[in-house]
Amino acid sequence: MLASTFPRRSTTGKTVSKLVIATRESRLALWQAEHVKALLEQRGHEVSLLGMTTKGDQILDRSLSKVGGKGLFVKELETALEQGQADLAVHSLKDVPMDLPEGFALACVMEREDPRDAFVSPRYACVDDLPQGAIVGTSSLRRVVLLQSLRPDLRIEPLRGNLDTRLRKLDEGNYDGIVLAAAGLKRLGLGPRIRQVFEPEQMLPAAGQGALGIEVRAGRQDVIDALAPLAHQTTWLAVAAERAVSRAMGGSCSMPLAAYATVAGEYLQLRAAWGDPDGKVPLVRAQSAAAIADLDSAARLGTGVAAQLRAGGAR
Ligand SMILES: NCc1[nH]cc(CCC(=O)O)c1CC(=O)O
Repeated sequence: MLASTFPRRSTTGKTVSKLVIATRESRLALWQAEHVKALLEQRGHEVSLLGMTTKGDQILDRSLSKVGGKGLFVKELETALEQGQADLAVHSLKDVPMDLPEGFALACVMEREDPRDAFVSPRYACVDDLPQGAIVGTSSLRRVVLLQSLRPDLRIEPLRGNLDTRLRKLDEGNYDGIVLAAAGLKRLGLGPRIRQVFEPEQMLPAAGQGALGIEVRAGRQDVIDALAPLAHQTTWLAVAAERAVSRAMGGSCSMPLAAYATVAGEYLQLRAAWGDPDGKVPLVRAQSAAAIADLDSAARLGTGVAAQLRAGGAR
């Protein structure tokens, strides 16, 4: 398939184009790609999807942190962009590495869904109701260390796979409860399965959680222009601060790191936490705020908070 974008003038005088979205084929990835497709179509673009399977989708038995991390979900999509089979790739921003490979750019960050984590259980209404030593499923090191600080008695067991797989493993009786991103559940209409959403004070979200990012080949100004109306500036500022914490900490998903920013009035407030997977160092927390200026100042806020985490003992 040849690349797709030959901008032309629509009757309204706006440039419209044919755009191909590269997407993973999990139900959540397809929902997200369809969501972007619908928004672009509303603006007069002609949009189709190119579904692909990534390495990350094929590895279900091991923790991702052990097999190579976030890049596993984006590499094949980037190859499609590089070879001109697709013009844009829609990602859960949480899964996008801090530094994109040479030649690629984050063209757009969209409005955030619920950024919080959610507790799902057939029997228990919340984590506090779990009996001593109950089994909770998650493979996220961040969720492991934050759960341990809430409830040191819990037995935390690995849980991998896409959302449907994880819920199935819960329903098969392997766990007393599991922790997932609220955003994914809500997008797939699975919100009713949520028993408890954790407030950020209890379980601080991961950098970028709940936000969608759109990746393009650097220099594809036509595509970047088409995506500009989909951007959400306050979300973009918040995730720039969060991702700067991860970057400064050398972040990958093998790091038990949380970073969450909110916009309050004219200020960007950023909180972060780092936990020791071996349980030897107590949880380290840091926070800071700055007047909202631009993406660079948001990133500086993140770098400062990362320095605080390290000063507090985070590695
Ligand atoms: N790491 C997998 C992943 N990537 C994005 C989401 C959920 C939605 C989001 O954060 O946008 C999930 C599932 C989860 O963490 O439970």
